[in-house]
Amino acid sequence: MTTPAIRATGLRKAFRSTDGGAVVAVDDVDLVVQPGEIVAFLGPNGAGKTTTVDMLLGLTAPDEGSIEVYGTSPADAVRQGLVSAVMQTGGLLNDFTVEETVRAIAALHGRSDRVEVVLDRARLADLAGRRVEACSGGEQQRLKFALALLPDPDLVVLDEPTTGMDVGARQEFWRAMREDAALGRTIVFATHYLAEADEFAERTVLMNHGRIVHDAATTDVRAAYGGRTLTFRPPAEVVDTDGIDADWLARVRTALEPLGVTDVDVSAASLEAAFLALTADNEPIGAAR
Ligand SMILES: Nc1ncnc2c1ncn2[C@@H]1O[C@H](COP(=O)(O)OP(=O)(O)OP(=O)(O)O)[C@@H](O)[C@H]1O
Repeated sequence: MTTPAIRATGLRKAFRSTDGGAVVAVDDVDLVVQPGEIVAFLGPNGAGKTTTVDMLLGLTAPDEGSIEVYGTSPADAVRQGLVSAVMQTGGLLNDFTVEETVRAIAALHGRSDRVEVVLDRARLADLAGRRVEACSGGEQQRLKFALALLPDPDLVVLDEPTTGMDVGARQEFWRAMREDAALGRTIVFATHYLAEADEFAERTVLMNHGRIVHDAATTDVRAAYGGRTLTFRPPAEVVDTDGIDADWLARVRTALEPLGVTDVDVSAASLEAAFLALTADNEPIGAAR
C-alpha cells in the first residue's frame, strides 16, 4: 500500500480569543490525501483552512489528533524537503532581484542546480533581473512558488496563493501550477475562489466552522449541491432595471411545479450554489470542550 501524502486523524485546534474565551479553529478533522492528488480547501473566512494548512506544515501543533506527511511528522517532512509551501504572508527581500532571491534560497537548500529549472517552471525566466519591489503582486507570488519548488518537494501546499492577483495573473499562475501538477506533484491549496477549485482541483474539501462539511470529487460536489441551472430568456416586457416582474415569475413557478421543477431562481448556480448551500448555516464556531 502506498503511504498517503497526508494522513490527518481527529485534528483539533483551539485558540484563546481576545475576550478570554476559546475559538475552535479546527474541529475533528480527518483527511487522507494520496500522492498525486490535487485538492482544494474551500470555505468562508474563518472556516479553519489556514489553521489546517499550518498543522500540515508543522507550523502549529494540533491540540488533539495526529497528522503525518508521507508517513512522518510534518516538521520532519519539511526538513527532508518532501513538502514546501506558498503562504499568504511571508517576506521577500525587496532589494534582491528575482534571480538573486532564488539563488540565495537555493544555496540554503543546497540545491543551486535547480535555479534555472524553478525560474522556468514559475515562468520567471524573463523577469530574472527585475528587483523584487518592482514585481507585481502576481509576479511575487510566482517567485514564492519558485522558491517552494527548490527542494523538488513531493507535496506543495498553497494558502490562498492568488490573493490580490487580477484575473490574468491568476490564470497565468494556475497555468504554471497545472504544468507542475502534471509532473506528479501532490498539490493542496486553500482558496476563497470557487472558480479555482472548480477549474483546478480534482477533489474539493469544503470547510465550515472548523469542520469538513463535504469532501468529494469537485464535479460531485457541484452535482450534489449545485444541481443544474436551466436558463431561459424571459419576454422583454417582464424585465426592468430592478429584475424580473414578481407576478410573472410566480406564474412561471406555478407552471413548472407539476413538472417537478423546484427552486426556480434567477441566478447562476454551479459550485457557488454548492458552497452557499453548504455554508449557509449560522452556527457559531463551537466553544472549547
Ligand atoms: N492565532 C490565533 N489566535 C486566535 N484565533 C485564531 C488564531 N488563528 C486563527 N484563529 C481563529 O480561528 C478561526 C479559523 O481561522 P483560519 O485562519 O484557520 O480560517 P481560514 O479558513 O483560513 O480563514 P480565511 O479564509 O479568512 O483566511 C477563526 O475564527 C480565526 O479568527
